[in-house]
Amino acid sequence: MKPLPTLTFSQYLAGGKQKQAFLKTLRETSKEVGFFYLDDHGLDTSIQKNTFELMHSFFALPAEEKLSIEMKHSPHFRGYSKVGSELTLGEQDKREQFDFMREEPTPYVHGKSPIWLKMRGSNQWPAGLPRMKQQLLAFQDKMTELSVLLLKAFAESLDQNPNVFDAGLSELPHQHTKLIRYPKQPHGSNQGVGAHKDSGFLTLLIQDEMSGLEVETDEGWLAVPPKPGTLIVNIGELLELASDGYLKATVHRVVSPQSDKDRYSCAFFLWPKLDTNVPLLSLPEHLKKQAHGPDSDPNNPLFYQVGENILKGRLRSHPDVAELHYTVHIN
Ligand SMILES: O=C(O)CCC(=O)C(=O)O
Ligand SMILES: [Fe+2]
Repeated sequence: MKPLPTLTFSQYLAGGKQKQAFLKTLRETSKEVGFFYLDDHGLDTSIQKNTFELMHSFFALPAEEKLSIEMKHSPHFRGYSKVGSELTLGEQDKREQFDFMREEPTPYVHGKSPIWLKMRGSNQWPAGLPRMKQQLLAFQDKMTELSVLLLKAFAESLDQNPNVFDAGLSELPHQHTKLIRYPKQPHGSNQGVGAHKDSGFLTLLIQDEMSGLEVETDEGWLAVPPKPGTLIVNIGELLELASDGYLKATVHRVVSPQSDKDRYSCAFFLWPKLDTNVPLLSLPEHLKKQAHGPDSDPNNPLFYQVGENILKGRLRSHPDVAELHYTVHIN
């Protein structure tokens, strides 16, 4: 099987012929695989290194400290999830996680508020790592800047105005970052995270030196081994929806390390603002012919209203938060 392609982001920024070449490869890759390595992306190696150091310190905290900020305490779906608390395809994922999003004051929610408004609010931070809040929020903003630029490149690759997604992105797009540890499972279950698609616009992933990520292709599962200095970019369901299925949200999974080392990764998901709708791009005729409509799964209906769409996914992934803080069921 051919390995995932590597795209060089500085080509896009250089303009001219280099930019045109970048856009062509981006369009082809996104239609075929929906996943690629991104090189020369401008994200400082020191910021990546510091994030991973912090992640190691966080997961090494005593269990009771991590559990004191468990996600079930947060109506905003922020905080710590222990191994086994998340299910994919009805099976427990073997990973522990720390989720954070935009840090916001908790809005006043009343009977007439949209049901997704409760997702907004503050993060939970561990008392034992006081530097975590500032450092991770700065990191999240950097990931946001890069993914907003990338989204402009996606727009241009489809002959759209680069600002076509601005209504959902300018000022404060919805941000979501996950720090993840996959404990080694030399003899145990190997579902690090089960097969799934990401649900936002775009995902940027940084992985450490341990393999495990796999992408579904027509020829079977393709391993995506770490490639130093690169990020992995993949398309989420909302970008597939916006492009009427031209851009592809691809199924992927993580196989637990069957060795003597844990695997760490960090995923950043870019979403449009909660109070917006997913824009429907008007593709030029030559691209429209190849857009086959977004995948439709009766078990996972997609909504054009962004807040509803996000809430649907969060309620499913975190039934304990749903039970404790929400009375709605979106389906
Ligand atoms: O950890 C990884 O490599 C991928 C994680 C992932 O796919 C996800 O959290 O959506
Ligand atoms: Fe994913």
